[in-house]
Amino acid sequence: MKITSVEPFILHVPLNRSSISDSSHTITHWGVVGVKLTGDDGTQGFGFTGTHAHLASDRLITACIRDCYAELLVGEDALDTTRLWLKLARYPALQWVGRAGITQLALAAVDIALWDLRAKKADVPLWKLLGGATSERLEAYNTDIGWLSIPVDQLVDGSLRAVEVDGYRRLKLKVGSDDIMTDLDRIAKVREAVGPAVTIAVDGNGKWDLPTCQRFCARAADLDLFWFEEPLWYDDIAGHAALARSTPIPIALGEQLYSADAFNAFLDAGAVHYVQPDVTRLGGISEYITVAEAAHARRLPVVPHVGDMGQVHVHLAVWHPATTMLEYIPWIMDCFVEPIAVEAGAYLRPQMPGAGATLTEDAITQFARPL
Ligand SMILES: O=C(NO)[C@H](O)[C@H](O)[C@H](O)CO
Ligand SMILES: [Mg+2]
Repeated sequence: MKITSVEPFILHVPLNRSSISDSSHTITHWGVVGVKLTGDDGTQGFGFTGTHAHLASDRLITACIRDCYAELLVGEDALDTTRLWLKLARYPALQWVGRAGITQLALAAVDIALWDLRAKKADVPLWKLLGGATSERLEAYNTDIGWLSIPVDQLVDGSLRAVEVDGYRRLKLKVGSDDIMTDLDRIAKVREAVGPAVTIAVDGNGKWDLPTCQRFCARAADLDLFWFEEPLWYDDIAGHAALARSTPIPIALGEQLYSADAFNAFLDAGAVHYVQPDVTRLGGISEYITVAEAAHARRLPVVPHVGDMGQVHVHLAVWHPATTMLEYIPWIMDCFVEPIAVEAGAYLRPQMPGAGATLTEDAITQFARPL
């Protein structure tokens, strides 16, 4: 299937509430920034990365796709996903300015679109193309009840509703306040409400320093935290390794890492227990598979971050044997031809051919922003 056109897009999709905050930012929209590739048989492949819907930087991503990657793709066989990933990722002039950040986010969108074309051509969902489903039940854990911007009484009510009404058995709460006691109090109130059987993970989005994290972990000893996500600055390998040695609370990270090499450095240092690659960050599905296999070879669980809000990661999670759960954030699901679906706290397996990234015409019309 020859690629005949490369069409970047920017969508800014409003959240399901006025705004949300974690320790690093407050946002009102999620950016769906990507590309539609068309094959000479008319098949359309969609891929995208996730952003904070900042138009100027979104335009840097689409410019990289339009002005740098497009000419490397037109005329190529879309099914050659490995060769094309290397062609783009190792193109000397782009490798010179890339290997992280904008070039990787743009490459992620292209790679996902290529895999989308490949799965559509094979007329199967991506998880089937990769080798079939390895988990009977893919548990969802709910992040959307735990934002730092939610007042503690609503945090408790929302957590209880997620458990008692929606059937979630796993929650994730944001931490990273200026005073750790504020966060410990919020977690303790949720733990008191939901009881000991529901797992509670916490996510600091890289805000605190090592002594603060160590104090927090010591005081959280009786809260039974499932994992502590991004406790320290994203690139601080030694700090995460020191924290991992000083607390029994497992460390989770990966949503900010751009390459398999970056993951290997954390794996080699014993600085991570729950490995969280994100196809929208580390250059797409091709590099995600490399990271998932490296983690699995060390018998570490892989729990993808959802910069795609689960649309593509649900396929990878159903397929890969190291993954048994997946984050749930419902912000953009209604933009897709096959929205993610969660019932009684578990993801349903996608059935449509492709990688789950196909946008509806309505969503494009409603949310597209000028390039
Ligand atoms: O850290 C996260 N999940 O693990 C959340 O995805 C981020 O907080 C969101 O992207 C909001 O910017
Ligand atoms: Mg996170």
